[in-house]
Amino acid sequence: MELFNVLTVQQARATLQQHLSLQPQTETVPLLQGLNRLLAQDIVALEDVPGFDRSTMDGYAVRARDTFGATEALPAYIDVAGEVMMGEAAKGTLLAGQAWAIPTGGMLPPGADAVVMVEYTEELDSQTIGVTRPVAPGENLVRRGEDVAQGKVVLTAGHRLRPQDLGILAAVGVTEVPVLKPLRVGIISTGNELTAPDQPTEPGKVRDINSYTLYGQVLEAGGQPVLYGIIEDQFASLQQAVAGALAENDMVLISGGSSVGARDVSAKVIETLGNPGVLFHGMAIKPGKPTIGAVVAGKPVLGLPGHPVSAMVVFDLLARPIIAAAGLQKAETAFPLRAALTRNIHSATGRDDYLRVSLRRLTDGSIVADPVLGKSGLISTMVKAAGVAHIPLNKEGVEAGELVDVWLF
Ligand SMILES: Nc1nc2c(c(=O)[nH]1)N[C@H]1C(S)=C(S)[C@@H](COP(=O)(O)OP(=O)(O)OC[C@H]3O[C@@H](n4cnc5c(N)ncnc54)[C@H](O)[C@@H]3O)O[C@H]1N2
Ligand code: MOO
Repeated sequence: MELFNVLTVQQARATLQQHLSLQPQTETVPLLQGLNRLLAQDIVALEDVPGFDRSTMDGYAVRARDTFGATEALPAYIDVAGEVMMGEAAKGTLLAGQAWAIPTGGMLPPGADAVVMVEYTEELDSQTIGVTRPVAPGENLVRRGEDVAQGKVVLTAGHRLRPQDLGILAAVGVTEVPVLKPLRVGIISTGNELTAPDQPTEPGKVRDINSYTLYGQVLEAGGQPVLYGIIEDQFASLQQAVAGALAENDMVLISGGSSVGARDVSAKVIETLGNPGVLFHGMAIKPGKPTIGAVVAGKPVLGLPGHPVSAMVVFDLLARPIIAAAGLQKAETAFPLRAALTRNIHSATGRDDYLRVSLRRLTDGSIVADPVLGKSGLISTMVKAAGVAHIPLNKEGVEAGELVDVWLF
């Protein structure tokens, strides 16, 4: 039996997107819990950072013009009239012909416009230094607002918070951040042959792998995984499980039961749950061909192939972008690595291939990708691999030495 309605990855994504209506929910979390979360709104700086002109060197705050023409042979002699204490405002104004001792990070006294590094000064007596090299106005200091100017948008809605982003928010005094709630993703494994990892196996039975790989992938993508365990390959029990998961989550992943065998009930079950239902059954990819793409009441329901490698690959292609965007339609920000494939690989045209590869760096510094060969039922191949190389739709294969895009795990 032929699978119907086989789509390319681009078509599959677009088809799902057309019918999705995920409503992003927001919540406010303490800054330290904001890492890797998506900002729900723009953050505007309410103050300048730094809030004052600030020295970047240990030395003396001066007026630059008082140092013009200074040389080692003919230093500029300047009166030491004060000292800036770290973390305190300067107690006074720097006048022409004066220098104030200042530490790195100290606040410039009003009147100063540059800092001379201590290395370019000589102490003549406790009151006077000789400056042996001129400084230009603005040298060795950070201007008020140079890092962040008051009123500027420091981070935009949809941005994923990285450690440096927590830093800039701390700098502007933001201690709570509005973020998108992670999509809740229900995960169901189906198959009469499946047994839980803490159970002994019997002939004919295998332990459930996909619940674990998908749980990890959902978390990594920024979603909140919810496991529903192993459900037998039987219409009524699967229907009940999927309906329950759909009611409690924003997305449902069902692995197994997606191909066209007599027991493969996923598509039939999804069709009973609401509109528009199954949008495609089959993708022009390898592995992952027998994938079901469905939307029920605005929520994606994906029937992933049971083979563990295929389920992971399809998750990355279809589910990850939806979870990562969390409804915000964010552009793809990750870039693949380019590496030379080390052997000839055949691929049928009209199909995107995702080839498991491990990576090596050669002595000349270039990176090569070694295919990790093996059937898509073998989880060990994913463990050996560092990522998947993409062989695009229109290519008949790749020759040894050709560069390919590698998406790292
Ligand atoms: N006659 C055909 N047979 C198959 C075709 C085909 O085109 N014609 N496609 C093959 C491909 S490709 C794949 S992929 C699988 C997809 O099968 P299903 O999605 O229907 O999944 P199952 O039949 O339930 O399982 C396939 C395989 O994966 C194992 N499995 C399932 N779930 C888990 C799990 N949670 N943890 C570990 N392993 C799991 C299952 O035991 C089977 O071995 O169909 C091919 N057949
Ligand atoms: O697509 Mo199957 O997913 O090739 O193993």
